[in-house]
Amino acid sequence: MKILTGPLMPIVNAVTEAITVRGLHKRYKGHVAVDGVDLDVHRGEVFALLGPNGAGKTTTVEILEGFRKRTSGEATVLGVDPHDADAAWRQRVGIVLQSTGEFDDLTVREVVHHFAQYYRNADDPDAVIERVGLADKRGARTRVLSGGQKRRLDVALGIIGRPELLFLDEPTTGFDPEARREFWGLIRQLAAGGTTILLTTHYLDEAETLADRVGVLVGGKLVAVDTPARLGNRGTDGATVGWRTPDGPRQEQTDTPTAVVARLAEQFGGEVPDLTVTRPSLEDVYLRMIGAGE
Ligand SMILES: Nc1ncnc2c1ncn2[C@@H]1O[C@H](COP(=O)(O)OP(=O)(O)OP(=O)(O)O)[C@@H](O)[C@H]1O
Repeated sequence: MKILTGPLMPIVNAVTEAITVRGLHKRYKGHVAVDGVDLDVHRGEVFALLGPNGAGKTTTVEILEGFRKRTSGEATVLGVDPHDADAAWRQRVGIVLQSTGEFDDLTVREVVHHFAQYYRNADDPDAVIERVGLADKRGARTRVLSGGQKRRLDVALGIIGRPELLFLDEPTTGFDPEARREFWGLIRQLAAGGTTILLTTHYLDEAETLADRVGVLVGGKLVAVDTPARLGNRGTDGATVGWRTPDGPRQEQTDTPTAVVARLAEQFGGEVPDLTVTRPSLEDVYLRMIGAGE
């Protein structure tokens, strides 16, 4: 699709794109936090923004949420410039920030019911509490919740308005492995229901499991955008073929693993002992990218 810029961009691209960003810059008193980012997040996709501490993820996301002012560049979110966003736009967007809101003496149920009142099209609060796995804590005061349970409450508040677009900033930080898997199930359900999701995360397994596409931000620049399987030519470059010989294990690095396996099969006259073909993990390519960007 032709990408439009200028006055027509918000109108036309809003049909297929939940988010469009062109030449986004953010400077904090001489420090450049976001340095010319171009990005599209398609409607209905789960997009994960990766990057080391201080890369500019939160700044970018908070500009798109309408919470921070950009220095320059263009951005539209659901067809609207987030800087000019109004109450009607806020109804369509769900936000889960990094820091937890404090509601002290209110119960989980009270908080979720309270937030539901802000939305014209709110979901059933009790059903949402159930979906985020807090059913057995619905009567608990929020101050007694564990870190992971507070995070689930944040997610409940992010989705109570049935958002078209959900922002999740490091949603599973502090979750135990079981809670993380349950949360992934919840995100998949939301995505299957058509919600567009932009998440930031430091967990590469989370990005790999959830995201249709990932973007890697390094020093305020987006250095790569691709599917998790293809990022950094992961799917095509540099496979390692491993096998066992009577003298011990052997490995060969190759761009043509099929040819190596065929050669080995001929050499062994059939099955190759302990044959493995591995590609770089998402973590391998990510670490290479953030090293290369420094
Ligand atoms: N309000 C602010 N004033 C000045 N500098 C800021 C401000 N907010 C962020 N920064 C700086 O901008 C850069 C990007 O920060 P940002 O929080 O966007 O990074 P991040 O990728 O979200 O990091 P993390 O993974 O640690 O959350 C950092 O160098 C940070 O110190």
